[in-house]
Amino acid sequence: MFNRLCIIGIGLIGGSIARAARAQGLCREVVAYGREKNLLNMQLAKQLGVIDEFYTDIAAALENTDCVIVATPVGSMQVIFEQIKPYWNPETIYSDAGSTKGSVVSALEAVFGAVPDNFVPAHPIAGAERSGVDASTVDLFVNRRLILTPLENTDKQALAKIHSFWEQIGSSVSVMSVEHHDTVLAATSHLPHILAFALVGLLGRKDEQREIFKYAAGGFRDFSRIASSDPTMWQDICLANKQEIVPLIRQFQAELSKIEQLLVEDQSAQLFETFTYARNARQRFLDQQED
Ligand SMILES: NC(=O)c1ccc[n+]([C@@H]2O[C@H](COP(=O)([O-])OP(=O)(O)OC[C@H]3O[C@@H](n4cnc5c(N)ncnc54)[C@H](O)[C@@H]3O)[C@@H](O)[C@H]2O)c1
Ligand SMILES: O=C(O)C(=O)C[C@]1(C(=O)O)C=C[C@@H](O)C=C1
Repeated sequence: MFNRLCIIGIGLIGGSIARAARAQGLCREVVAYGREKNLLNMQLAKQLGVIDEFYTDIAAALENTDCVIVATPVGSMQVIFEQIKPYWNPETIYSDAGSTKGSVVSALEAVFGAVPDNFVPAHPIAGAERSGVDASTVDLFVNRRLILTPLENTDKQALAKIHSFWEQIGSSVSVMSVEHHDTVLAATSHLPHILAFALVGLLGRKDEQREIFKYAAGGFRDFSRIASSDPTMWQDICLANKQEIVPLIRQFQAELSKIEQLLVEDQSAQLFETFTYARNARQRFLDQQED
């Protein structure tokens, strides 16, 4: 499909894309671009056979590439687009893996004036709380969703090629607007991460005084897993999508206040109803996962 694929940011997601593209024979060569301070991670990527070569010079990395995928934290993308701009090739297909799409579109507009038609915004809805190329796997995206958010001017051939690339990797591809993507992901990904960080932060401070983690088990482990996620990545996501996240935090605060009131008033029937509704809603989610 591609001759030379360049991944900018060869971490968990970039590394998993590289591994999957190689395994499926979707490119002849995979190269990575990164900064000097990420040299060890890129050396490891080469040692592990995830990439053929890496560069700290953007011009060398982009030479002869027919596909470039940016897989760095969303807050770094504007700087990266600035770096790519002098070497922008109308024949090359560009895409990304960022968790927010409005911010990626705004970064492109800031650098290019308008989103170039050979850029296809993408987001794999699969990941982990771990970072770096050593956490990458060949099957991270298999049977997982991948969202494309093309714009009106997005080149149809570029879109079809990225669509097919992800399908061949094993993802189930959906297409939606940038706005819809950011609204939905704020609720199902961004808010849950904030809640996990907030709860673990609160309990961490208690633990320092009273060793409560010693007695925590499955429930806490399940709820808190995502609080192990990379703080830079999540700082960037939360700031990039705050207009969607802040109203949800307010709704969540109201939900907690309702439960607080039910407890204060010993409203056992309503408490049961509240928990039952949530339990059924989660079952709906699990059933959809199986479809
Ligand atoms: N982790 C997940 O669960 C997940 C899932 C879907 C999408 N994403 C998105 O994918 C992207 C990458 O996330 P990840 O989990 O692979 O992170 P990661 O930390 O594992 O990898 C990011 C890589 O980008 C490099 N990088 C950072 N800033 C850079 C810069 N200015 N120039 C060049 N390289 C730079 C880092 O050195 C690192 O190698 C993010 O945009 C994230 O929002 C993450
Ligand atoms: O499984 C995890 O650890 C994840 O956080 C993955 C997850 C998510 O929230 O579901 C995180 C960020 C992404 O942009 C997509 C997927």
